[in-house]
Amino acid sequence: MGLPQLPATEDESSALVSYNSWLLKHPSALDTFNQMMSIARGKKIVVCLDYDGTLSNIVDNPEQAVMTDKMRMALREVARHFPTAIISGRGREKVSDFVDLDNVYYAGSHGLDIAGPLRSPTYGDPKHQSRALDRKGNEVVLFQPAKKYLPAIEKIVRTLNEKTRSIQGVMIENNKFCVSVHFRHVRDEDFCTLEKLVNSVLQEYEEFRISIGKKVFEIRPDMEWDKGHALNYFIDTLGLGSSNDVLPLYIGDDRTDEDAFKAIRNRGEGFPTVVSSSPKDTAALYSLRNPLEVNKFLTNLVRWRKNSSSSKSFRQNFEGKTQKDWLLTTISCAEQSLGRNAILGL
Ligand SMILES: O=P(O)(O)OC[C@H]1O[C@H](O[C@H]2O[C@H](CO)[C@@H](O)[C@H](O)[C@H]2O)[C@H](O)[C@@H](O)[C@@H]1O
Repeated sequence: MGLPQLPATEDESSALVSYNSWLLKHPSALDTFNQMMSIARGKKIVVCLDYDGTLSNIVDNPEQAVMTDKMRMALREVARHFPTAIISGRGREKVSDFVDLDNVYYAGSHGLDIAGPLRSPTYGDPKHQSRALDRKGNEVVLFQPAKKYLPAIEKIVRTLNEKTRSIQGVMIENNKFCVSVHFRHVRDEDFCTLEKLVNSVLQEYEEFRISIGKKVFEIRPDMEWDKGHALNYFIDTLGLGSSNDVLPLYIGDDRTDEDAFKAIRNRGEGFPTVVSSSPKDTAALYSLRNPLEVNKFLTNLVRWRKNSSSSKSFRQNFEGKTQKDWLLTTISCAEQSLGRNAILGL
């Protein structure tokens, strides 16, 4: 391992000092992994993840925010061991195309479009629920509490497209139950014009709200349903709504993810984890710097689960056995955690 890089300039060194003091309040989930897992023993971890900036890097073109194969492999493994959902601001189908895994659940439009487990929820109004097939033909239960806003959203998209045509670099993304107005490529001098324009269009739609994310205006129905509600809904439809040993893990990087962090804090237990490489106001308790660290964390989580279940089966199996039994048990536990070929040296 090389020596840590020293800050080159005074600015860099003061940024490092403020980041390190922020880390005291929001410790790295990699550095505190063992402490986190010491409270997870015997509990049910439920994994919820944001997409952009968490599973994929923030890139210039939203259409190209693909996930690496390494992340996909880590995520597939996580979902084999824990119930896992992606809760994104994107349209649900778009995010499911990007992630492209069958063993995770998907929620799009900041939680306003959930394809969840086949169980009746006791959380959220059942009138928003319907059975459907996803694009791969799997039966899912949809929860779509903002359906009545669809005609207005279509109109907003049309109007914004027309009115922003003259501003170079604007990109409008229709995320089905919400709309993103990207300004990453808008010139600084045009930003105020765009902001005024978006506000003026939205003045005619009082039942919508605007928030700002990463170089994007997020427009969505002003209703009491956000990523935090989606997390609670997911836990509920897994049949864990009244269980008091659930530990939700939520990892996210942006403003709307704060709702999920708060929801976990309101529940009283869990791992709200923000992705950020600079200090920021957050309700999260833990932090990771970037998607690379998210990948490491998810890999550690799977390793921890495999080790803890093999040591559990070892403890359960060992009591009262002969030396030969002991050896066979040891091999079988090692097989479970490493895979048979690794034991045979293949
Ligand atoms: O909830 P998320 O999954 O984090 O989605 C939030 C928004 O993410 C996307 O925009 C952001 O990522 C883009 C790709 O890296 C980047 O170009 C853009 O500037 C970011 O704002 C997505 O395009 C939006 O629709 C989501 O609402």
